[in-house]
Amino acid sequence: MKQVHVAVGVITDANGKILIAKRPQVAHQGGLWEFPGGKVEPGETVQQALTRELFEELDVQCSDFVPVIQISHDYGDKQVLLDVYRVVSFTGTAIGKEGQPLNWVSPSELGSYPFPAANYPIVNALQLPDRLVITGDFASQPECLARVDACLVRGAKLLQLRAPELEQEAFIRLAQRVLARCHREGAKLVINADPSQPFTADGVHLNGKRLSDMSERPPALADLLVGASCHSAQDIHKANRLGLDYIFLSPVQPSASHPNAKPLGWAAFAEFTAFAKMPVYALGGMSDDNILTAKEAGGQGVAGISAWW
Ligand SMILES: Nc1nc2c([nH]c(=O)n2[C@H]2C[C@H](O)[C@@H](COP(=O)(O)OP(=O)(O)OP(=O)(O)O)O2)c(=O)[nH]1
Ligand SMILES: [Mg+2]
Repeated sequence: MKQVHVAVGVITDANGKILIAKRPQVAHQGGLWEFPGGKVEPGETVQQALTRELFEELDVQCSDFVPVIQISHDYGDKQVLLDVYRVVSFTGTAIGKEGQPLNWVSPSELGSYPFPAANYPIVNALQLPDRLVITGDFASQPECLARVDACLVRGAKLLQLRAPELEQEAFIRLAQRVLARCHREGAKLVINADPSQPFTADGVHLNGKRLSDMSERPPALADLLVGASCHSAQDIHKANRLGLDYIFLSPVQPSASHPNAKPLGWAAFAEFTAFAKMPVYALGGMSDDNILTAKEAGGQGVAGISAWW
């Protein structure tokens, strides 16, 4: 079956609310909400198609785009490649030119709207930040908490608590305190821990071993964020099968914490993100300076320790 290439636009207003539209009842995936857009016509670039579709459907003129995510999905009756871009600037007032209902919703409200199945990774990508901070070394619990506070003050919105040297009980106690601080600042916490043990956090991060040991996503983790560390195509296929919410792909560049690992480079990173069905963070030698490069290579953004801890 031929894949239909679809240009999809994420339009945000001054308050950070995102424009969604209801698909006509009779259309493919009809009656569900969507991000506006449509098929790329022969000879068009994705940006040209998006500019045309957003004018046809909404009466707005869009000029500047940043990639969000690419999702290929097989509906059985149709295969689509959704090429999703954030609209950086537009002029005009959005109206439903084809009679379609429109709604402006905050990223956290997106989960309560029924979207086509292919859209769930898009919703994840819109809810996740473009920087994920992993905790590094600390000599004591107070030092760890002080470093977490500093990361939060500098704007971290998603942290991963990683402390393999701590015993399970001490780790869980520390995680509770870090979680309280994150929530106070409107940030989320995932913990790098055994997902079969009880824990309180917004989600769990699987290291390579735990990713390979997991045969299906445990029902207890259905509503939590579940991510994993990937280093190969095989790992990404496994993460796709498990339906994970995000992955790390590493090492993209030489990194201080893993000096002997061979870096992938951005070209290989882009090839890998093309078949990942979830947001992908570039890890290994990353800093804020690499966020745009990571997005242009199909990633969600960057993750790391050294630049922020
Ligand atoms: N625009 C859009 N399409 C989506 C989303 N999610 C999703 O699975 N799709 C699918 C549904 C359709 O099979 C295809 C897009 O088709 P479309 O109906 O928007 O195409 P179009 O605007 O060119 O419309 P038409 O000329 O065919 O009427 O992609 C989404 O968020 N936005
Ligand atoms: Mg359309």
